[in-house]
Amino acid sequence: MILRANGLRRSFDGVFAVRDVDLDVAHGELRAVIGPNGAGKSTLFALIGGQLRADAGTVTYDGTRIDRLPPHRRAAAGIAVVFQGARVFTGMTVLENVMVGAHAGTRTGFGAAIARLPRHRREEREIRDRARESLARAGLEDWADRDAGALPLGQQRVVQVARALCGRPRLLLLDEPASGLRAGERARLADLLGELRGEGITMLLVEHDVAFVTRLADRVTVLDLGQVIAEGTPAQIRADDRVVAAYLGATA
Ligand SMILES: Nc1ncnc2c1ncn2[C@@H]1O[C@H](COP(=O)(O)OP(=O)(O)OP(=O)(O)O)[C@@H](O)[C@H]1O
Repeated sequence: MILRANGLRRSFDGVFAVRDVDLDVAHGELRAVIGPNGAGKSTLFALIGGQLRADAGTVTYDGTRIDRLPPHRRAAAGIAVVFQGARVFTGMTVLENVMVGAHAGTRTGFGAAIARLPRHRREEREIRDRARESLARAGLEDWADRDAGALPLGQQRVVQVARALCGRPRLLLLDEPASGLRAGERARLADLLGELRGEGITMLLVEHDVAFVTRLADRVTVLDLGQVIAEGTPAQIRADDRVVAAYLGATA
């Protein structure tokens, strides 16, 4: 297992957002976490990425406890994050946006690199090469020198994925990457995530849209009211009465 969450708990103002959640993700797996609004998906995501601390429970990555580490240490260990609704930096090129992601894995901060201090020049060149490589993986190499803010939303989302890849992660966390995208953009994003899985990157995909994930995921974990109510293959999940009830209940 590359990722193990055990007994994770987090409450806000005495109300559980995540309650005794166990989650095991195997190397190379694309795992989806779904659930109705308020199920605790984003909270679980942040407990794994390190943006939130758990009240109880552990998170183990590649055999090492990481639940006490701040986000940048988790990033340096190989965990990259694409946040919900994250925006590109406007006024920067696509390439520069992607370069930001490489600094998770280097000693030099982004500020020093863009200031072009002499001793950082070599590192900056390496980062530029890595950024070009991850742009190519994401199919955006022709867009490298454009203003990122001028791209359509679907492409901006792909830029975020390329930025996350630039740190050469082994585990990629994505929080609702398809939200707000049009059908064609969703399909392209799904293709990209499928390709990354083919390259062996483990992914944890938090998503509200069941159709988007069932086409992509190896396994699906379903949260409702902070707890895991089902886990299995997409086909098993679609046929699970508790899952159907949770979603219908949320609509009612
Ligand atoms: N920072 C916070 N402060 C207070 N309550 C919070 C906070 N973050 C989450 N919650 C609460 O915890 C519960 C779970 O929220 P969370 O955002 O994790 O759910 P979600 O499944 O991601 O929902 P959505 O699909 O709407 O994004 C909700 O009841 C929410 O109101």
